[in-house]
Amino acid sequence: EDGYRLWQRYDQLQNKDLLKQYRQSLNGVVVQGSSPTLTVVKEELEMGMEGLLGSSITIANQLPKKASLVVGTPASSPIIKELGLEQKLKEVGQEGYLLLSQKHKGKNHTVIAANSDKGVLYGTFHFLRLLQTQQNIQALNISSSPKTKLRILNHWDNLDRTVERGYAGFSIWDWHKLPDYIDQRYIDYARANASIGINGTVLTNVNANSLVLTPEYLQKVKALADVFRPYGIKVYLTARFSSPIELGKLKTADPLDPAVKAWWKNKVNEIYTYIPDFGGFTVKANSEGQPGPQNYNRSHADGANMLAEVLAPKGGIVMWRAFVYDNNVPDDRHKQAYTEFKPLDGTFQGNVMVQVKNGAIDFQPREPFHPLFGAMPKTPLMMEFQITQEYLGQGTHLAYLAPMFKETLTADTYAKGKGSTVAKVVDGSLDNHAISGMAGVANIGNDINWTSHPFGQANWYAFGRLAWDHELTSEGIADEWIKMTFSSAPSSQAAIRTMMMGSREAVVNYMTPMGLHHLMGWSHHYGPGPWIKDKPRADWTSVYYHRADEKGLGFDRTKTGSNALSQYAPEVQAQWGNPTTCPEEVLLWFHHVAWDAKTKSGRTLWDELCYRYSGGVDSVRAMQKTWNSLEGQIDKERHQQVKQYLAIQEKDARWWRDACLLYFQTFSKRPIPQELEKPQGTLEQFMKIEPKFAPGI
Ligand SMILES: CO[C@H]1[C@H](O)[C@@H](O)[C@H](O)O[C@@H]1C(=O)O
Repeated sequence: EDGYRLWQRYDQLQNKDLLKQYRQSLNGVVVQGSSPTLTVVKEELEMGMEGLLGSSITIANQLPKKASLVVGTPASSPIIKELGLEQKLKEVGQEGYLLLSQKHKGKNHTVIAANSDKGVLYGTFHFLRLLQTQQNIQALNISSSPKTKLRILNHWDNLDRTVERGYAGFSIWDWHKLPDYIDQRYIDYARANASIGINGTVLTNVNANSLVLTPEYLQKVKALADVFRPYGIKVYLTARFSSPIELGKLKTADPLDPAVKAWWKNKVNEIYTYIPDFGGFTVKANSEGQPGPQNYNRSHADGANMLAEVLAPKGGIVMWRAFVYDNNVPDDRHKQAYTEFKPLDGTFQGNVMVQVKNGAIDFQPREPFHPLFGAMPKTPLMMEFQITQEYLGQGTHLAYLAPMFKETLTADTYAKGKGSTVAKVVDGSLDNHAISGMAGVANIGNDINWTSHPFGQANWYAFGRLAWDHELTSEGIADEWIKMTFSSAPSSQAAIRTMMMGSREAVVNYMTPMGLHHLMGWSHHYGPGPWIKDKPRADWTSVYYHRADEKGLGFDRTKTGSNALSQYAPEVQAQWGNPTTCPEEVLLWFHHVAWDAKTKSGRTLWDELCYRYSGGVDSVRAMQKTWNSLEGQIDKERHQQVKQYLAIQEKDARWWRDACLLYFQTFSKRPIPQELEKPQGTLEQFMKIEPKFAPGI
C-alpha cells in the first residue's frame, strides 16, 4: 500500500466479462472545451479509467469512430450540443448532470452531460463510481441534482493544528508551510469531497481565533481556496465576534456600532481581494464562553445581520449557529436554542442561515430531532451533523452514522401537517427557501487513513451522499462505500453491511439506551460517567440529564417537568408526551419512569435497561465474529486494524455496561437478571478510571 487511500481506489476490476463490456463501450474519451474544472475532470477520468480498466486511455477532442465516452456541456462541447439534451438538462440545474447511453451517428455512446463544468465533474465522479461498483452501463438513463444547495464540512481545526473533538491526528491544514507548500492531501481532500458532492468547507474551529482573518493567514487560506476551486469547493471561515477589538483595536464589537460595522466591511472586502469567491462566515456566538452580540444587549439577529449586510454585495453568506447555552444554567438546556431563536424568525437577512444541530442537547448517540426544525418557517435552517464521533466512541468504535442522520432527516415535525419532515425543512422545500444547507463536523485528520478507524471514512462518505440526496438509503450508501473501499472482497459485502447497519444501535445500547443521554465522562466524553456531579454548571454534570432516584429514571420534559415538549408540534407532543405511546428509544429523554414500570418487552424498566446494556455488548461481539470470519478476504492490514479496534470496542462496551448498571443499581436497588453477565468489578473501581490521555479534549 502506498500511503493513504480513501474510497477512490480505482484498482483494476477482476470481473473479466464486465471488463470486456466496459472496454467495448469506452473505446475513447472525448472532452471538448477547457477550464480548470475540465482539466481535473480529464485527470480524474484518466486516473480512474486507467486504474479500473487496466489500459491506458487518451482523451481526445474529436469523436472517435467507435463507441466512446462523451463528456461536457452544450456550451463547451459541440458534440454534446448536437445530442439535443436541452430539455433534459433544464431539469438538473446548475450542479446536476445526466449520465446517458445515447445513439449518435449510428454509434452507442456513453454521455456525461451537464449545464456547468461543475455538473460535469459531479457526473464524472458518479460515472467512475458506476465502474468501481461494477454496474451495468449499457442502458444508462440517470439524471441527478442535489437536494440541498450548500453541502459543507465544518472543521473544528485550530491554527496550532490541534483539532477540537478530532480523533484522527492533527489538522490536515499545515499553516506553517502554507502558502508555499501545497500538500498532496489538499488535492485528494478536494477530490474525495467533490466525489460525494461536497461544495464547501469551513476551515477553522467554531471556537474561533481571529488571527485567521489577518493578511498573513488570508494568504494561506487563499492558497487552499485556489486548490479547491476547480473541484467546486468554496472556502469559508469562522468569524470570532470580538475580532474588531482583537485585530482592529476598537473598544467594542457591538454590532450596531458604526465603527464595528465599518471594520467588518473593510475586513470582508480585504478577504475578497484574496479569495474572490469566498463563501462567508460560520459563527458561534454567546455559547460556551464565545463572544457575541448579547455581550452588548443585542440579539443573535443583530449580530448575524451586521455580518450578512457586509457580505451580501460580495455574494457571501452567514451561517449563524443555534448551539447556544450561556449565562445562567437553564432549567432545561434542551429549551434554550428554541427560546432564543424562535422569536427571531423573520428578522434575519436573506443571506443568513441558522445552523441547528440535529438534536437539542449535543450530538448524543440518539437524540429526538431539534424542536427548531419546523418552528422557524421564515428562516432557512441548516442542518449540523457531527461526523466526528465525539460521543460515539471517537476514533476507536465502529459506528456507521447514516442511520442516525436518516433518523433525524425522516422525522416528522408536523409543522405543516403530516409529512413535514426535517429533510423538507432543511432542503428548503417546505417553506420555499432560496438557500439551503447541511453541515457535517469533519472527522478527518492527518492520520494515514484520515479517520483513525477505517470505517470512519464511511461516515464522511455517507454525510456527503445524504447532503446531495437525503432520500438515499443507509444500506445503499453502505453498499457503495463497501464496494469501493473493499473492492477486493465482493463476497464479504453482505457481512460488512450487516455490521455497519447495526453498529450505531449497538453504541446506543451500551452507552445510553432508551433515551438516556450525556452520561459520558467529564470533558473527554469517551467513557462512562453517569455519576458526574458538582461541576461549575449543573448542565455539565450527568445527574442533571438522567435524574435517577429511588423512584425511577429519566428527565421529565412533559408538563409536569420542564415542558420542553411544548416546543414541538401538537401531534409530536401527543405521541411523545404519553409514556405508553412515546417510542422506547426516547422514553427516558421525555419521562421519568418508575423502575418497575412495564416496558414493551413485558420486562420492568430496570430489567429492560439491563437487557439493553447487555445487548449492546453482545452486538459488538457479533461484529467481532463476523469480522473474524472475513479474514483472508480483506487485506491483512485493514483486517488487523479493524480487529484490534473491535477488541477495544468490546472492552469499552463492557466498561459502559458495567459502570452504568452498577451506578443505576444504587438507585433501583434491584438485582441484575440472573441470565445476564455479571459486572466485572465494583462501582468504586469504575469511578476511579479516568482516561488520562483522551485525545481532542
Ligand atoms: C466546538 O465546541 C464544541 C465542544 O467541543 C463540544 O463538546 C460540544 O459538542 O459542542 C461544541 C460546539 O458545537 O460548539
